Amino acid sequence: MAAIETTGLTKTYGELTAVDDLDLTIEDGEVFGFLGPNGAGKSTTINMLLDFARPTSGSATVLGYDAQDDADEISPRVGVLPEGFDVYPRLSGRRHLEFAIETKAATDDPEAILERVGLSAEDAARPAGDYSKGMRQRLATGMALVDDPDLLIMDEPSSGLDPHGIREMQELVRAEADRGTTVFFSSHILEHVEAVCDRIGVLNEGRLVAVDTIDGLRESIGGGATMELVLADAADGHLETARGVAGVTDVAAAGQTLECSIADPAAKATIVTALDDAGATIRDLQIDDVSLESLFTTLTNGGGEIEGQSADETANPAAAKSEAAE
Ligand SMILES: Nc1ncnc2c1ncn2[C@@H]1O[C@H](COP(=O)(O)OP(=O)(O)OP(=O)(O)O)[C@@H](O)[C@H]1O
Repeated sequence: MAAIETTGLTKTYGELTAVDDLDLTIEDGEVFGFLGPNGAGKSTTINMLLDFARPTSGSATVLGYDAQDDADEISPRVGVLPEGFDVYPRLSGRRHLEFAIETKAATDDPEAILERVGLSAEDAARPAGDYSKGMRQRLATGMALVDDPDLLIMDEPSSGLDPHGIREMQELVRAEADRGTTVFFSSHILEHVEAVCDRIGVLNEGRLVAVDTIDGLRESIGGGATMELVLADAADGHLETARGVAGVTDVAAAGQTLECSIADPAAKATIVTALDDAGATIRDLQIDDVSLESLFTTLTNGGGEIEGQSADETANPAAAKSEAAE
C-alpha cells in the first residue's frame, strides 16, 4: 500500500494555482524529500494531505484512506512537524511532550521519546522558551513521534538550523526511517534532503517537475563533473592525451593545471591512467560533481522538466526502480 498517493491534486486560490495536477506516489517506508523554492506549493500540498485545505480538484489518499473523507482515520496515524513550530515559552519541554501524549490519549513514556530526539532530562525540565532553534525542532519532532506514527510529515524541519542541527535532524529522520516510519520531508534546500531521502520530488510553481533519486536526477542532466589535475610540468603538453579519453568533453590547460570536463564518470579514472602512461606526474587532483544547487536551479528556474525525464514517468517509484535497473 502506498503511504501517500495523489491523483490530479489541484488547489487554486482565485487566479493562482498553488498546486497543479499533482500525481505522486510515496511507498510505505520511503523517506521522500519534497523540494521546491518558497511559494512552490509544498505547504499547500501538505495541508491537503492533512485536510487543513480542500482540493479544488483531484484527490489524495494517506495510509490508504481518502485524505478528505477519512481524515479522522488518518490523523491518529500521522505525526506532523509543522513549519515554524512555536513553543509555549514558559512550559517545560517535558510538559509539551506530556501535553502531546495526553491529547493523543497515547501511552508513550516521555523519557523514551526525549531520548530518541536527544533532549536530556535537564533540558526537558527547562522552559522551552529558553531552547535553541535546534532544541525546539527536536522537541517538535518528539511531539510528532507520540503514539508511534506510521507516517511522519515534516514541513521545513531544517530551516533555521545550523549545520550541526541539520545533521542531528537528518540522523533523527534516518533513525525513524529505520523503525519503518514513512517520512515526507519538505524543504526548499536540496542539500538538507540529499543525505536522508530515498527519492525526491521537485515542485515548481505548483507543478511537479521531477521525481527521482538524487543520483538519477544528476544523471538525467548529464552527470557532468569537472576534474582539475595539477601536474609536475606544463599542462599544455598533455592536452591531447586528456582529450583522447572517452567521456571527456573539454580540456583546458593553464600553467601546470589541466581542467577536464567530464560527461561519463568512468572517464575520471581513465584520465589518470592515460596521463600516467604518457609520463605525466600528477601532483594533485580535485573533482567537482555537478552541484546539487545547480541541479535544483535547473529544475526550478531553468525551464521545468528535465529533458527525457518527465515527472509523469517517474512519479511512481516502481517505474523509477525499473528504469534504474535498465
Ligand atoms: N490561503 C491562501 N490564500 C491565498 N494564497 C495562498 C494561500 N496559501 C498559499 N497561498 C499561495 O500559494 C502558493 C504556494 O504556497 P505554499 O505555502 O504552499 O508554498 P511553499 O512551497 O510551502 O512555500 P514556503 O516554503 O515559502 O512555505 C504561494 O503563492 C502562496 O502565496
